[in-house]
Amino acid sequence: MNILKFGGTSVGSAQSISALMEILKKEKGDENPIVVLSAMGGVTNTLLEMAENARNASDYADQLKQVEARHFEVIRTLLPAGAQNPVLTKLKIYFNELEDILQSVYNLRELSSQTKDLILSYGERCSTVMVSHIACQHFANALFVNGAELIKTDSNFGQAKVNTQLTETLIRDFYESNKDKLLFVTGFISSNEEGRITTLGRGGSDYTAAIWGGALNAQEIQIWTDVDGMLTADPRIVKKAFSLPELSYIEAMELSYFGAKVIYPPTMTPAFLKKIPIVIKNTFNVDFEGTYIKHGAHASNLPIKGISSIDEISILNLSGSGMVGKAGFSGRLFSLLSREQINVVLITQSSSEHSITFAVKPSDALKALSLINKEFELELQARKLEYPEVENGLSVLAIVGENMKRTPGISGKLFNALGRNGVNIRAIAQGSSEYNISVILSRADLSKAVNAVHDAFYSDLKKTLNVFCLGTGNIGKTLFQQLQNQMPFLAKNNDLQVKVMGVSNTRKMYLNPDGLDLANWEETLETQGEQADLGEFIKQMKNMNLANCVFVDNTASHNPIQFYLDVLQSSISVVTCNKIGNSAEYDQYVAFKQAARKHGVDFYYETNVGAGLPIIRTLKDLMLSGDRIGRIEAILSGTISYIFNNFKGDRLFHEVVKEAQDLGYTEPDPRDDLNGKDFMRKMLILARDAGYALEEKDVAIESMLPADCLAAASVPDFYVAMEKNAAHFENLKQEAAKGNKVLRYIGKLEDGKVAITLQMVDDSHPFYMLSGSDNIISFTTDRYKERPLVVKGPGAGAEVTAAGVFADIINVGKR
Ligand SMILES: NC(=O)C1=CN([C@@H]2O[C@H](COP(=O)(O)OP(=O)(O)OC[C@H]3O[C@@H](n4cnc5c(N)ncnc54)[C@H](O)[C@@H]3O)[C@@H](O)[C@H]2O)C=CC1
Ligand SMILES: N[C@@H](CC=O)C(=O)O
Ligand code: NA
Repeated sequence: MNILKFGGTSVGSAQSISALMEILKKEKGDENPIVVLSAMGGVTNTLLEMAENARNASDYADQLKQVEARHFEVIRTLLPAGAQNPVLTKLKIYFNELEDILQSVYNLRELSSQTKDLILSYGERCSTVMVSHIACQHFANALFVNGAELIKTDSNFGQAKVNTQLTETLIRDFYESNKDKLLFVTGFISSNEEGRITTLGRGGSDYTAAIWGGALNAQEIQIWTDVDGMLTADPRIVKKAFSLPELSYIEAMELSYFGAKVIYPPTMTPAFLKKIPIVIKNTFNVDFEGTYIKHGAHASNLPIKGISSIDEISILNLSGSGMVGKAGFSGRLFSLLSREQINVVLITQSSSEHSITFAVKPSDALKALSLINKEFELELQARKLEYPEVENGLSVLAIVGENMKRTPGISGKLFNALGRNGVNIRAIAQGSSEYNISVILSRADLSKAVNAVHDAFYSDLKKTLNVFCLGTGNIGKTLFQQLQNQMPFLAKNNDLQVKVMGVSNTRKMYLNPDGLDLANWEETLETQGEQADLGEFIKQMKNMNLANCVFVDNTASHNPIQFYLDVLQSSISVVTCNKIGNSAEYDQYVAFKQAARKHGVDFYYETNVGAGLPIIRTLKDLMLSGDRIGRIEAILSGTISYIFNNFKGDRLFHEVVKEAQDLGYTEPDPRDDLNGKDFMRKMLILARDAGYALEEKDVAIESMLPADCLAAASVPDFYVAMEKNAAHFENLKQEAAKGNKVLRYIGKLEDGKVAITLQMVDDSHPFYMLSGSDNIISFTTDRYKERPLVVKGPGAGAEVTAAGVFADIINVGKR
């Protein structure tokens, strides 16, 4: 025989009660199950509020009317008119009684815990009477049972202690004579020796189910709720949290202790003692198999079973020389707190015995403080102890699992995930059971921390990269297209989910904690975006406080650069195709790298040189492996390469420049390409990566433009100037052709000196054979001395550049 307990949401509406009836039809085998019910969702809280309102001489009548109306509405919806009267009458009697009790509380301005229990009992009594009557439409043998009469307790109202022996006898006797009935039992309520109503405390209906299960040696106890069982983490915090198929009792205890509100641990004791499995099921998703909590639960290969948290706690720290070697000191402290009913959530003690840190609910913190000040007055005055202080605004995160004991490296993984995401750990406690490691951290970091830890431990599951993008131009747009196309592949083959959480251009910005749908990002940005404000964008990005964040700069602007340091220091990786940052002052370039290293995040800029070609990466690998760069020779302007490769026949120079611009090879301002500035930036970045502390002034640039082109005040003027100087460019071309040569704009780094020169090269030169927007770079190093290491290929264009940015983003995800 099974016990089926339905929680508040499962009896909360006509719809859910209909679902409940269907579940009963399915679950009802040869033996009748026993059905335990909670009050309709929210009713217990309302009853409590009404009771307190009555005591405070405030109005409660409206609330009472609402509670009554909710019950009546369900009855009118689910019962045919002819069957409504008997149950409406019964409920009306309950509500009249309740009104009388509330009126007395109101008159006396007094609310004892005994009266409070009596008031609360109407929640379960009303719901159970209601549901059992509705059940009569489906089952001939439905019977209402006032569970209070069978569960006998002491008189500790609000949290009564069960007299197990007596209770079990009463339940068994009752069941013996009612086996043939489908019993609907009120959860949560019980009664003392005098027959006065008591309640079983938090999670009381689950407890009722476990008591009945224990008394009758049930096969299993099913807890029907509104979620898919126990999850690996709170799904409101971790979108990817998933249901656990099995847990041991201890794991369930540990998980519920910190947060997971699905069941309340003490309720399980009767089931635990008799080895009765508990199954958590979902009334609203009957296909969900359930989470099984049982003895000998499959260890499974999950290193941890879940992550739980307490949103808000306070800590107190007691330290001082007076504690060293003083046996019984912590005993004195904790028996004091327990005597005063202050629940200590967790404790950490330093190995030197010099200090004890413990966590309590914020509402208990000041009381704990004053108790300590009183108890240890002498020690405090003698400065043998430091005066303790309360620290607020903290949370607890705990990882839980029996496998932890056997698996090395669990805590390393935990701390690494937190550290990498810039989460500062205030204190650490490992349960003596080794089933749980808890850390205390700032409340502001909790959500990020839980996500980071979830990603770290379930990395064979999907990892999410949260991406924030600046720039929706040539490169930005193409990147979004590529991301959208590739997402299914990444999810399937790399278990990686890339989510764009924010986007901005110069006009508009849009951030969304649920991510942006890339299928219509343009429309969303246009219609839902707010006015762009870079500082605000960064602020909102930081405030989202997400794990695994990447900030992507796809602009050609100076403005984002000033935020890089702040972003890196906030433990957010930076990916940029914008060369301005790395080619400004050397000190800034160094600062970016140092900040990334210090905060355990990445700073990637592969597309700063040669677009998607693996140039930065190659140079980095050479340097890391101890090679020394002797010389770099390179063609690094895709635009100029394209121009020289297509400036043929009777074509005019400025027309070819326009073509390069239309093909997306040039900088937003093509003057930056033609005047050598873009090339200079690339050479400077390469030189720096090769270990030279150079500045812009150290790069010698031979211009290929006549003076009035260089002086053009705008892009249109620039085109006019190039057209005017057509002869100049034609001459260059002719002269090269005369010697069977081609024009090449070549950069060279040698002995720490950088120069960019316009050259005419013949077919003996390795850079002779280039086409399209090709870049070529040759590294002559200690190891590549006879023949250099060469990278060659298209070095400009939206597709190849966006692909390079994409690869950098994915590389952040790989770490
Ligand atoms: N075209 C190419 O082949 C390559 C380009 N790059 C780099 O890619 C970057 C982007 O180039 P394009 O997409 O062609 O430029 P673009 O002019 O088409 O787009 C730039 C985008 O940045 C936005 N933007 C500018 N300032 C901003 C700010 N302060 N906040 C937010 N958004 C801002 C603009 O609104 C625009 O959406 C440049 O830095 C360029 O050097 C790098 C390698 C190759
Ligand atoms: N405008 C640049 C694009 C790549 O950085 C170029 O032409 O090389
Ligand atoms: Na590159």
